[in-house]
This record gives sequence, C-alpha cells and structure tokens, in this order.
Amino acid sequence: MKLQIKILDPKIREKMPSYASLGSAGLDLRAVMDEPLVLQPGETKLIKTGLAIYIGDPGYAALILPRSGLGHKHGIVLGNLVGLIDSDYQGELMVSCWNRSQTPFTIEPMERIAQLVIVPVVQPTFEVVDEFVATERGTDGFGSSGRH
Ligand SMILES: O=c1ccn([C@H]2C[C@H](O)[C@@H](COP(=O)(O)OP(=O)(O)OP(=O)(O)O)O2)c(=O)[nH]1
Ligand SMILES: [Mg+2]
Repeated sequence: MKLQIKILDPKIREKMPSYASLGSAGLDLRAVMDEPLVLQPGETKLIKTGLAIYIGDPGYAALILPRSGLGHKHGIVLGNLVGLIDSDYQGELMVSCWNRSQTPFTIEPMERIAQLVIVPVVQPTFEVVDEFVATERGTDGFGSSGRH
C-alpha cells in the first residue's frame, strides 16, 4: 500500500517515520517543537508532528497509540486514549499528550511520543431486523462467564 505523506515542518525531513524492524506495526511520531515542553501531572497538551497523511481509501484508517515505554514507565499516554485518523483527513497529525503520572515530564523536541498504525476498516450497510438468530451467549456479557 502507498500512503501519501506531506512534510509540514522541514525539521521532520531528516527524521521521517519508518518501520524500525521487519515486523513493526507502528511508525513512531515525533514532537515537532522548538523548546522542551514540561507536562505537569494531569496536564494534556496537543502536539504537532510536522506531518500530514492522506489515506484516501475508506477501507483503511490510522490509529495513534501510546508508546509502551512512555505510557508504562512515565505515564505519558494520549488525552483521547486512542487517536483515529479518518481516510479523508488531510490536516496535520496531532498527538494529544496526557501526563497521567504524579511527576512532571519533559518532552524534548523531536522526541518520539506516540505511534501510528494503519488498519483495515469496514463500512457496513445496516440491515434492520426485529430478532437476531439465537446464539449460546445471547445478551450475556460483562463478566457473565466468571473470572477463572
Ligand atoms: O489523535 C488524533 C485524533 C484525530 N486527529 C485528526 C484526524 C481525524 O480524522 C480528525 C478528527 O478526529 P475525530 O473524528 O476523532 O474527532 P472529532 O472530535 O469527532 O472531530 P470531527 O468533528 O472533526 O470529526 O482529527 C488527529 O490528528 N489526532
Ligand atoms: Mg469525528
């Protein structure tokens, strides 16, 4: 698949996203800014990535996900929990960074702050019915099968 990408900030030109290994699912996104940014405990800031993508095909979307190390060790996750990039969006990729920890965290310019994953999407048509075909589970959910 070919993905159209626009460089909106020349600083990103030398540090374009790329797959770190053959099996990588995510492309790291960097914080494009001139100065370090301190995120206070509980604070959320919208951060530019210097990039725009245009997916074009409604059969795909992109997800912005936290980086595991930043999220687990430092509590730096996403203010929207997951970012969804529509296939018709052409604006700058923005990352909502949330410091859910008790400690201030400094984001350095060009630091890798999140990751982008391209995923397939299905847009179904709806068939309105009065009854579904019965299944063993039926409407049981939310822990109905117990814990062990
Ligand atoms: O983390 C994110 C999430 C979204 N977007 C962009 C791409 C997406 O296609 C657009 C709209 O996102 P979404 O539909 O999730 O937000 P909304 O609040 O519903 O805004 P809108 O009314 O523009 O759809 O914003 C980002 O750049 N980063
Ligand atoms: Mg929306």
